[in-house]
Amino acid sequence: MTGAEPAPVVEPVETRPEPFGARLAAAMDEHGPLCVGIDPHAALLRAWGLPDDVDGLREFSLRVVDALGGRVAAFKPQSAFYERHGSRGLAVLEEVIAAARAAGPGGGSGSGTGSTGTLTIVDAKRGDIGSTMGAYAQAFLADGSPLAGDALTVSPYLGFGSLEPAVELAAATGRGLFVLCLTSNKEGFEVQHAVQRAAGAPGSGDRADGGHDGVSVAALMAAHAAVLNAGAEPMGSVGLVVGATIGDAVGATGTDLVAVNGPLLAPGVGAQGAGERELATTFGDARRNVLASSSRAVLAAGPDPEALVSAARAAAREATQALRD
Ligand SMILES: O=c1ccn([C@@H]2O[C@H](COP(=O)(O)O)[C@@H](O)[C@H]2O)c(=O)[nH]1
Repeated sequence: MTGAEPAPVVEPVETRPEPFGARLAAAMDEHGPLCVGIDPHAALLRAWGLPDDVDGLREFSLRVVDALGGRVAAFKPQSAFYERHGSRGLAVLEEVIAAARAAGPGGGSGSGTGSTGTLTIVDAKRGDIGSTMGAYAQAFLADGSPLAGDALTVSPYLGFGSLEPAVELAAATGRGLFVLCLTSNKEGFEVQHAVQRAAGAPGSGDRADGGHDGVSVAALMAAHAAVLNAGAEPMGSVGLVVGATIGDAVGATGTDLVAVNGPLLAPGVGAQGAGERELATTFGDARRNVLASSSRAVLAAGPDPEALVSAARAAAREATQALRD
């Protein structure tokens, strides 16, 4: 016995990660409501003088992160363009996510939560039965997973409830989700505008949920997100994908975007034809929560880094005028 006082027991301080919704809101305030998509199309690689192989993919992607890291609210790497190059392509996606996390003033935390680098929304549109969805969640939303960015796009078309493992893990790790709601492609309406029939109604089938008679699929997806985001400030972390090209579909489907209280990722800006006017008119009173997304229209300005910065600045200015002024 030395007579020394026993060392005090230090209780671990639970550090809850700052939620994605709050981190995105701050990034949009700082840089403007623009997300730059990283979509290394074969044609873009060629236009940049790069080979359409893994080396070209890596060079292209890291040049975009180098030029625009710390200058835009978020990056949205499109997983398909990495998957197309097999396992080595996915390794490049991992590198891009890590580089974005470290980009910009202060660098990142390395955990993906509380990151001060540029946010990444991994556009992989995953969706499956709940038990498999759990594995996707581990891959794209777990701390320490190399494919985990700050948020993931997910497809609710196996039923919103099938997304539960992703919803839970995203909340636990301070990450976000963007649930497909009204997509920018013209074919989306046949699913998203479809109207639910109550159980027992003709054509409803035995397994229909009786509570949604007359509600469009898009409105129902938005209503589910609204429940998850209720009370969050400045906004929740379960966002929706609502294309900037959809015209009057928000009203036509009765989708309440204001009630969602979450970020609205709006692809379709630039190459798909939407611009300032569409951004200003499509989202109604929810427009302050819109993150406009543009890939090819910005990337086509490269490979000169200054030209990329100018193109991103111009797109961010337009998005700010349409959505914030
Ligand atoms: O409804 C949707 C959902 C996702 N996307 C994706 O966004 C980009 C758009 O690229 P652009 O070059 O700006 O057209 C691409 O990765 C899509 O898969 C979308 O367009 N619409």
